Amino acid sequence: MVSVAFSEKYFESLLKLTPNEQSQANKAVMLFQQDPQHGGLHYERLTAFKDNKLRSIRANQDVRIILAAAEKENLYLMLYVDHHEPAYTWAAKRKVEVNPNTGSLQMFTVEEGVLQNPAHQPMPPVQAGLFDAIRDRQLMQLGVPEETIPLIRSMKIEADLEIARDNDQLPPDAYEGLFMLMAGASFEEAYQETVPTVPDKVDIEDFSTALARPESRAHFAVADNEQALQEVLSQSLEKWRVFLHPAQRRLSTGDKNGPVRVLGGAGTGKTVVAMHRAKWLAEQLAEKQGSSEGQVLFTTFTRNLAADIQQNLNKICSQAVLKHIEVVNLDAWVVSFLKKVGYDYGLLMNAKEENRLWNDAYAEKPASSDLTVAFFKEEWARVVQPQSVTTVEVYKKASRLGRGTRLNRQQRAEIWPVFERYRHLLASNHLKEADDAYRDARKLLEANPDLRPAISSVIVDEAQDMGTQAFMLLRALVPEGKNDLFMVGDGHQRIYGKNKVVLGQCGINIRGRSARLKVNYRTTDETRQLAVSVLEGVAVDDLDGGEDTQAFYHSLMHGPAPEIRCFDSMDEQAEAILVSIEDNALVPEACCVIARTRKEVTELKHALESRQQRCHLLDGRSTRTPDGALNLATMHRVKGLEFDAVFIASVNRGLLPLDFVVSAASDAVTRRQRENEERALVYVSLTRARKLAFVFGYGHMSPWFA
Ligand SMILES: Nc1ncnc2c1ncn2[C@@H]1O[C@H](COP(=O)(O)OP(=O)(O)OP(=O)(O)O)[C@@H](O)[C@H]1O
Repeated sequence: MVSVAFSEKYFESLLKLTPNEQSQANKAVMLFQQDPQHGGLHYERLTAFKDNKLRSIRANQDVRIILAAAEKENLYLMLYVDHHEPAYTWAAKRKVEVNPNTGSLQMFTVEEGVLQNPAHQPMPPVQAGLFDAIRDRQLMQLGVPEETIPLIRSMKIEADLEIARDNDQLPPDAYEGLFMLMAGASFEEAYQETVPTVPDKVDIEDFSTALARPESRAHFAVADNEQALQEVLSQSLEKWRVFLHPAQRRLSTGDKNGPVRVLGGAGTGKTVVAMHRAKWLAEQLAEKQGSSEGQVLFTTFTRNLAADIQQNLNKICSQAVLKHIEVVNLDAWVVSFLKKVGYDYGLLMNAKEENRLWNDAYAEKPASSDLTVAFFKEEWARVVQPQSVTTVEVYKKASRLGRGTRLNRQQRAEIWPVFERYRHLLASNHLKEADDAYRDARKLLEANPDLRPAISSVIVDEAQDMGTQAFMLLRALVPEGKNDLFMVGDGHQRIYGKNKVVLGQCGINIRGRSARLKVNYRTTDETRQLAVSVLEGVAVDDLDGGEDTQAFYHSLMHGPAPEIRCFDSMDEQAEAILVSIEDNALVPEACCVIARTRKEVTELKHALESRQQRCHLLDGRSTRTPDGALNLATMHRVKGLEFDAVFIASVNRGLLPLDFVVSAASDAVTRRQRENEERALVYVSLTRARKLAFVFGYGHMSPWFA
């Protein structure tokens, strides 16, 4: 019996084989683990190749598995599988080594000479090298293998670095440091970010130790016993389940000494980290069978997302571990908690009902004031609710920082009855705003510690859309200390601006425990760049009163630039959507047509259905899209989702930004915030695309895409 690990490449190559060949390869690996010397496997040393550790075994007459042997350790790394010829061609120039500087396990190709790179052929010979300012020793500290230094020195333009990565001429962990340098980071920044922990002494013969490092685990999966092997081979090989980025792995495992905040642009795997964190925490609880330490509460913003997360957790956790995780959207949790303790009211979720109550309360406004209903709604959401203001005396002293209209104490006293009336109307209708419900629940918990549910850790996804009261409740739910709170979010995706939060003001201290993910695993770099450009110049917060940045945020995949087109009519737009689906051989159920308003979505649906295209409206009830149906949704609905292709449709002047929302703002500051939210909606929508994005409008295009 030997230990076996798999490279990410192995799975990629396995998936290219026929199902029958895949099953033969799996059988060969299982047999190999039991008995490497089994005659049927033809275990063979590959001589005259770059790496003398390489071996091959047979999956069938023609299919060969290439592996690297660390025989002293009884450890074998499955690297690649293919038909005989291509398998050996692949293996000829590969090396698998423990990097002497970083201690990580690296696989790369060694080419004679420098880049075979067409990208910089036309460049003048005198052009400076991309990394001239960095010494060889520093390059090696970043994990660049010594043999690849000449290649690095031959790089002149950005594309050279990407080509080297795509040709496997650079190990991925070394690429990351080089990418940061190229994008303007200092050596120290790149080093700290990509090589955060270096072992004191690296033993380049010790593959097992190297394999345990997070950098190695990003590209190698270990299966050191038969059960683990069966699990790895039986999985449907979704990479996020196994190959975590080193930053993702560091965040998701190990004890944390207090609240952790993880930021990251769209698609950087924040939800994946949150799920793996939940799994790790629940595993610790499962190990302490019978302990009364409680559950992991995984909260997110909407019911749909909670359902998605539950499904994905089912894929990575055993039943015993799942028992320790409760996934729920916070609104549902709070309503059920309050019901249990005898409170009986619903949450105010309906915008029409909300407007009706506000119009009624507005009658209390003094005749002398010309403040609009919109002003009162904003004041309520940004001042009254976040600061839990319930009396006129407190309101007179409340901080109104960031509000565009000045109000002295007397004016505040004069308008206070509007808020009082609104609160009264809520109560007499047996309704609460979510913030009120969160506050009630928190106060109950603070006054009656016995009511505290047995929760040992809280995980928060989409944290940017949770407000102050939500975080204060979460703080009250779980005792301060080890592994208490783990929050992932992205201020760039805040589409409910009233919920902006400063964690420190909610009693959540994240100092020294925050991280930022930078690799977008979902979207092509072309789509990502367009999405980011829509937010250019918009200051984005880091959920704790500071500013966030998208520096070094990048995608590893490339594709065509998003197609931006303006049509004469809605009909032409609908036709173009269907033509694009056909021309790009897209599957309708893996695509989504996204528009700013429900009205536009409805019209698009009619236009598409009148062309015999079946449609599926994403409306918050989590149902599977029927085969052949095309998804349709508003921009707010697609948060957290992803599709092969997205059609951002009806990107018309007046609809983006949505005129009536922006112009209803009562002052310039609010107007700017609203416009930023409109931009965030476009950012969210574009970054749902895995492969292709289309930006379509009709009549006059939005000024952002004109
Ligand atoms: N380590 C990984 N390896 C491969 N794929 C990954 C990895 N991490 C995440 N992904 C994939 O990237 C995509 C985005 O991941 P995820 O939804 O967790 O990102 P996110 O940061 O929460 O996104 P958003 O904020 O845009 O909703 C998913 O398809 C996920 O499976």
